Amino acid sequence: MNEYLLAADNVDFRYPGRDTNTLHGITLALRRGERVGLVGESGAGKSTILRLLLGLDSPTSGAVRFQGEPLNLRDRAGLRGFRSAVQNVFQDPYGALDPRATVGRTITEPLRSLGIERDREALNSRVAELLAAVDLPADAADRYPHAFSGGQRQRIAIARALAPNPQLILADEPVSALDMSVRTQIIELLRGLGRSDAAVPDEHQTGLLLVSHDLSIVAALCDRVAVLQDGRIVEEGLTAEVLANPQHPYTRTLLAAIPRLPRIEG
Ligand SMILES: Nc1ncnc2c1ncn2[C@@H]1O[C@H](COP(=O)(O)OP(=O)(O)OP(=O)(O)O)[C@@H](O)[C@H]1O
Repeated sequence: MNEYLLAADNVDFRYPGRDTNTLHGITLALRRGERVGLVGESGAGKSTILRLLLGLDSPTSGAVRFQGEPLNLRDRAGLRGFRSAVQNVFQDPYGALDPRATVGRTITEPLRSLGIERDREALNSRVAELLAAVDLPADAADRYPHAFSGGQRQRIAIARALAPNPQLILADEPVSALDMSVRTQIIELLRGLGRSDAAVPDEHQTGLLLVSHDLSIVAALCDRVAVLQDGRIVEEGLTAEVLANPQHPYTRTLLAAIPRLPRIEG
């Protein structure tokens, strides 16, 4: 088994029509079950890295590897395996859900589109499990997204991401569109994901790549952090160590932007 589930290997990336690269020599590897934060200011290139890791764009040079093999978007069977192993949650819980689909249908979309499950009863029972996992009532299944608040919609998006039992969730600023009080609840939910059974070895837990401009959220959720400045990773390490002893001036600037350091729990 390969040690790394998903990795960017010396990736450069240039958007078509731009005369400079947006990403420079990005190397970022995620082990199974690991929780990694990617922090940096607006425009640093965080979302671009996520797009490459999701296979939505291809590196200009370097490679993105899934289970050690370069991600090949033309290999349909391989892509299906990738899509069920790596799911994503976006920033905007309003735009991310189809207003015409019930919550039940929304949550089961990955199972149906990936051909994992088609049986109606099995889908219904999976919906019930997933709603319970994200603390939503069972009767949410038959309602439509407009009936839910921003925080509840983000729970629905998380339930959908969890549906195929992914090994990794890529989350792009998953709480920044939410009210402060709701943010804490969603952070707690993300913190608990796949971590209910302490007897399970780490590598069987759901990993997380969390993109945020806010180091305090990364501190609350991630084992490791990579700091991105102008398309380059300038510092990387265990979150607790980076926070306690930042080496790069840019990391210190980001740290200074946090009014009060949150408590770091193991
Ligand atoms: N489709 C695109 N075409 C051209 N340039 C783009 C495109 N998308 C992003 N960029 C540019 O790439 C750079 C990095 O953008 P990116 O969205 O990855 O940053 P980010 O760190 O995620 O920022 P934010 O926190 O604001 O989302 C920016 O200069 C941006 O203008």
